[in-house]
Amino acid sequence: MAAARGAALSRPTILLLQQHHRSLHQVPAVGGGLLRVGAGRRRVRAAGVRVRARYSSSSPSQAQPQDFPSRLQDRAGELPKLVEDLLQTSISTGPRGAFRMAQGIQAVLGVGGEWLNDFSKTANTSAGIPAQMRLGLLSPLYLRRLFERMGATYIKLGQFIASAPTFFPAEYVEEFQNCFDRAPAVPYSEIESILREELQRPLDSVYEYIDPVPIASASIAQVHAARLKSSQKDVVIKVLKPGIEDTLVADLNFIYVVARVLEFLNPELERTSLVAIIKDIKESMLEEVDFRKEAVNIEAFQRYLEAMGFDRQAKAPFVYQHCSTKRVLTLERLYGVPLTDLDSIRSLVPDPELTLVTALNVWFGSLISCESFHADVHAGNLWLLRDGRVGFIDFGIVGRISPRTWAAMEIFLASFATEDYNAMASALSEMGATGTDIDVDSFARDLQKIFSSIQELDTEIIVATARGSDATAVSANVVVDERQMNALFLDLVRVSESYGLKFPREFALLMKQLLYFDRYTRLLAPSMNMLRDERINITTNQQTRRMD
Ligand SMILES: Nc1ncnc2c1ncn2[C@@H]1O[C@H](COP(=O)(O)OP(=O)(O)OP(=O)(O)O)[C@@H](O)[C@H]1O
Repeated sequence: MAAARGAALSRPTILLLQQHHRSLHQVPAVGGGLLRVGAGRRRVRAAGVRVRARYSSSSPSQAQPQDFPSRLQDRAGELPKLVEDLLQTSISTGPRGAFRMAQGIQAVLGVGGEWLNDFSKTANTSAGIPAQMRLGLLSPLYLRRLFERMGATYIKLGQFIASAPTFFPAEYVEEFQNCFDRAPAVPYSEIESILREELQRPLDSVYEYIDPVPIASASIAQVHAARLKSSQKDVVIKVLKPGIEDTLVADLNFIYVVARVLEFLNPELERTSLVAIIKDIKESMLEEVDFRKEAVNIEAFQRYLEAMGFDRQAKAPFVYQHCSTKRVLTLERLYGVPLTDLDSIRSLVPDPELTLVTALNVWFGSLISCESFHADVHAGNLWLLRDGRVGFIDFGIVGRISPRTWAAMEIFLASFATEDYNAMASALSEMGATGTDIDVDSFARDLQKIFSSIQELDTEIIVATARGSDATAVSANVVVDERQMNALFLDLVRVSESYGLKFPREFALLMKQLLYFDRYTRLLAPSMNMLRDERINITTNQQTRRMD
């Protein structure tokens, strides 16, 4: 749960987002410097090119100035549709809407109080009001706090913002990294009631025992260790936290209504596709609270492992369907260590490098030969198992890759492998669909800077935090990992954006996984070049083996 669940954005949204980014207006360079990004309108400076991005798809000459009442009059015909839409939404929200509204008001008052307090402390100082407070509750810090108080949906939205540097201003992306922190555990008594309700049987007829202390607790689900009664097999039970679906429905409907009204009042916003994007996020988040989807993803991956003969080298947990539902997922318990725990890995296998080669081959193979690929390969989700196999867990986020993106990725990987940054810059600009005249040399220099900073990443941090078998150490590792990855990715996006390049979202998702693998390579096989090593197969000749 700690990572972006926006992965399932549909093609229309990706297209809309791309379209919405196409409205970049380049202005002459005013020199290099740091990036500045503001909400709604971005101004980016980097190495000789300054780009202004406006969220508008029409050319300035097309816009006819109109006063507010006349604009509304023009849209009077759309009013019945808006009313109907809002009514339907409020019916589907039901009484939980009023309850959430009360909770929302409480949260706004709470964070508003914090802001006022901080404001009064700083207002009288000589330094004046810090920039991060000037937007009130819309400032990144207070908005993040508000999201946390509002609970699961907003924490998820926060995680989405934190993982989508292509769409949101950098200050928000950075602040919302905090949304990846662990959530408080739900008392076991509540988890037990959900299990009873879902399985419709006495729990002791299904499980020999369930450990009341959770292995992990995140914003949406909680995981408990257990043993099956019938087979005496060790399992883990992933349980959706209580009230999560209601909260999601009420919150997402609320966000939709606000967007719909805003769009009606301000037709300019229509061009930003706000409503379409929110609709899409809503659908993908609602999918996430259906564990049957995760079960489908796991089973697709298992079929892929078998079909490709990878099942002796890698595995995903078996799904126990007889005790799995929409809100409960009972999985075979895997025993292993995260791929970043070098000491433990050395004690399990003689050659950690081979483990990495396997993980890479299995994952690269799944990009083109499986229905979907695992799109959250952080260290907490990629293990070396006691039997020497590589274990993949948590299939809540998966991606699907189009042939077009794969073609682009191949060009990119080839230049990445040879560290030919000029070729990479040209390839990216060619596939970036910008058509603007960019300075390929300086773009190449910026790309080189980013990739050197990836190499300088301190892998010691990962080892230190991942050492130790307790869950806290592993979670700390996951958080550090996630933050660093997003920070790096943000850099890449910043440079690319400053040259007017836009990555398709699936490409961005792939890149992020590659950055994870790059870190694992530095740790487990420092002398290996993962894109050049002949043991690793990332070429298109696998495309013919696609199974779907
Ligand atoms: N099959 C399994 N065997 C052993 N442990 C598991 C298994 N599935 C999950 N876990 C444990 O539960 C934790 C949380 O599970 P999972 O990753 O599926 O949920 P999550 O809440 O999405 O976690 P995260 O956000 O850290 O990815 C894992 O990091 C792992 O420690």
